[in-house]
Amino acid sequence: MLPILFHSRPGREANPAPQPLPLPGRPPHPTLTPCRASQKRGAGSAGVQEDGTIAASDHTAPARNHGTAPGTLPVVSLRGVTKRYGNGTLAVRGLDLDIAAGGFVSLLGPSGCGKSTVLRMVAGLSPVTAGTIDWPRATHDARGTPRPKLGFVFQEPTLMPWQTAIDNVALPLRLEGVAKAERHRRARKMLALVGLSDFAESYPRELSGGMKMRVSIARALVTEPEMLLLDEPFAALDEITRFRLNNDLLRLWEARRFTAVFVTHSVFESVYLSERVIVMAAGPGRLHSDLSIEAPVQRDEAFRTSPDYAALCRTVSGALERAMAA
Ligand SMILES: Nc1ncnc2c1ncn2[C@@H]1O[C@H](COP(=O)(O)OP(=O)(O)OP(=O)(O)O)[C@@H](O)[C@H]1O
Repeated sequence: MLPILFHSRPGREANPAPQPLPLPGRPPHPTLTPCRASQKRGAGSAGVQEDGTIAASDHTAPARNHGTAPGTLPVVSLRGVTKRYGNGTLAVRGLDLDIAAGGFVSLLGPSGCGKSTVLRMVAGLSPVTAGTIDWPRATHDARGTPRPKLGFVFQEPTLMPWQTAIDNVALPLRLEGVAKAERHRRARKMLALVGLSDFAESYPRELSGGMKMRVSIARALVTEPEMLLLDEPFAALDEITRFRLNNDLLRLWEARRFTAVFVTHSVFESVYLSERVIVMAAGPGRLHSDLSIEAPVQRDEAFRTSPDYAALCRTVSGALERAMAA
């Protein structure tokens, strides 16, 4: 799938905001602090501890799920978003969510809770049944319609088998009418960023699963989108490749500072990657809890094996368990 330019699709009515369940008790570690998704990793960032470690924030209190610092506009704002499919399935009900610019947010939840549906609605690939999705910071076209620039990465790499890696990456630029020399220059740069400089002329059949996913990510980023939406992109990969790609994705995010919205089933992956984890409950899909993951700047193998990481995973896992019982 290609990076996409689209219009948000306002729905017809607004639903009341969900009331996330309070989490009982306070885990011994990490500490709980108010969540702001706009908090950035790094020394001196709001909410990050002086020692550079964690302060996991569980803001399950009503109306704390907007995730933006006061006075700053979210990149996207969902209000009362509801989705009922044509067959009658109520996939998502009354979702209120703000996502801050430049953040890394994961949507976590049990199978069928509507994670992909939310992502597809945000991408404009699936219309909302009710509620609104607004883009307060987006540039507008001549008709006044917001035109956020998005990239979408699916679980499957969906590459054109008859095209080389560089041509696959350059395809969105071709569709935008960018001249060949320029699109190849930009595609080559993206391939270098995902570590595939030596495979520019390879065909998808000549690449491993992880390499194909790298090409897919490079293709989604080649138009320099403001937001990258990723729907379980690493689910089909082995653990070692998945860990590598987690790191690659983080390095790309740090370098380019797009807003990342990442759908996953994995508590471990969500904690490793994110600044904020949105836990959804099913039947119908709704926001259950909204957790801030504050951790050191460097998410690496040392972090992955640290007690802080384990503590954060326990906190998020507890929230997920409660969401599944809700
Ligand atoms: N095109 C569709 N038509 C009808 N129902 C659908 C469609 N797509 C999804 N659903 C239903 O909507 C609900 C949410 O599905 P969705 O794929 O968004 O969940 P999910 O949390 O992403 O699941 P998973 O983690 O298993 O991918 C499910 O009950 C699913 O069966």
